[in-house]
Amino acid sequence: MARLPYDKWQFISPTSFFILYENQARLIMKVILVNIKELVQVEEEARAWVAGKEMNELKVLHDAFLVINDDQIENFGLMQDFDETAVDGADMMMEIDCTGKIVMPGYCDSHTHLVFATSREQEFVDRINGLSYEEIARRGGGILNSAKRLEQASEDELYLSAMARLDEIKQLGTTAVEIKSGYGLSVKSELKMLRVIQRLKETSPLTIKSTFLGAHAMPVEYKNKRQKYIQLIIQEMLPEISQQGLADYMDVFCDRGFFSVSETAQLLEAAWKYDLQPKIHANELGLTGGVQVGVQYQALSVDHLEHVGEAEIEALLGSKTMPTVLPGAAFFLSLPLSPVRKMMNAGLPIALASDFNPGSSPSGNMNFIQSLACINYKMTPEEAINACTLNSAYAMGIEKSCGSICRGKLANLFITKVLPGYAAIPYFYGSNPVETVIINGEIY
Ligand SMILES: N=CN[C@@H](CCC(=O)O)C(=O)O
Ligand SMILES: [Zn+2]
Repeated sequence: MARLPYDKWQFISPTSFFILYENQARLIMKVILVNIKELVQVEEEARAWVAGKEMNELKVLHDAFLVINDDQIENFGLMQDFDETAVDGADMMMEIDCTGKIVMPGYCDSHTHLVFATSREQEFVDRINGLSYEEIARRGGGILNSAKRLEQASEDELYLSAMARLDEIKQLGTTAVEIKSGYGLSVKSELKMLRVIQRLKETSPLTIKSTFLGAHAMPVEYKNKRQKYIQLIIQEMLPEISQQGLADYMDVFCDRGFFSVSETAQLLEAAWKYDLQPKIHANELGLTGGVQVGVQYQALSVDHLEHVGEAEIEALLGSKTMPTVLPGAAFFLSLPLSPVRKMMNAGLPIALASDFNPGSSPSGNMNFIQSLACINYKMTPEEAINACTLNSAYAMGIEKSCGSICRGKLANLFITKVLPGYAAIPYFYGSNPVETVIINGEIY
């Protein structure tokens, strides 16, 4: 980290620092990134999302600078226009030379289940030996297996293992993440999971949103009394969660073998009474009506979408619901690929997320998600980046503060290693292009 060539440092004595501190004045510290090879996903005006053909457009500045003031992006531009006015008003500053490197907004991973007790590699082996994901679930494995293990884990254990996962995804460029409950499936364990997410929110630098997913699977003891479990969610879980302010959103796994459309409608109706907007799992296993019920209940996003036909596209057009595709789950479970090109050609936006969870996508690596998007779904790097930044920020309700390089947004971004260009991020699949991560203006 070199100092700028001109001297703007202001040295103050401990006494004056104390007086400043007493007067609640704050020293202004600016971080300046210079000689950026490509500054990617630049916006002059913040947009909510990009859709259709616009998904293939990405604003990139070549040979650029970026100024961070406290926790926000204050300014950016071309190096040829960089002068002392860029750091006006700074008491202290730090310069980072980004020669040959790319700067991107941090990934917003809008769909994860990253609080879990243990991995499930035995099911991975079972699938290699011929069992399907649905068959494993019917035999009491899958989500119910995770629920059994989570019940036995302490809150501290869950917190520490989830924090380690957050650290891992931070190093891979993710600066915002949505985390779901749903491995509790009882009042006690769902609350335990949500408290863990709350603690992660309070202690992790990442921007975190929390989603209540009590309707993730039907617990065995309710198999023949489904309404009893649904009423447990509506009458006991939701009021408690709302009273303790433990969730931002409500999710339901609306799919074949899990929750029906009418059960989903019943649950989403109840969620809105507590001001919890839906973000739901839909159409992973079939054309089940999940997309339509999600749109009907103004879901912020409908996620998975391996099965999408004309009726689903029609329902999404004109809605404010973000279609979110989870390439990691389709890869790991060998599911049909979501028809993303068809959806974009129809004018829809697409968001991408990792679905980090122990059963269907045991990775939170958004760089790899970009590779899968490009290789399997034939998305261009521009489309994949829009889907993992701006559109996924919308899918977790943080598009006003995250998801792009825009003045006034949070300084949540990453600097890559030396790379030929941003298309090299999905190209070098499996490797980590990230060198430095900046979250809320703090350098990691
Ligand atoms: N599909 C539903 N839920 C998760 C899987 C959870 C699990 O298998 O543990 C998903 O999004 O893929
Ligand atoms: Zn999921």
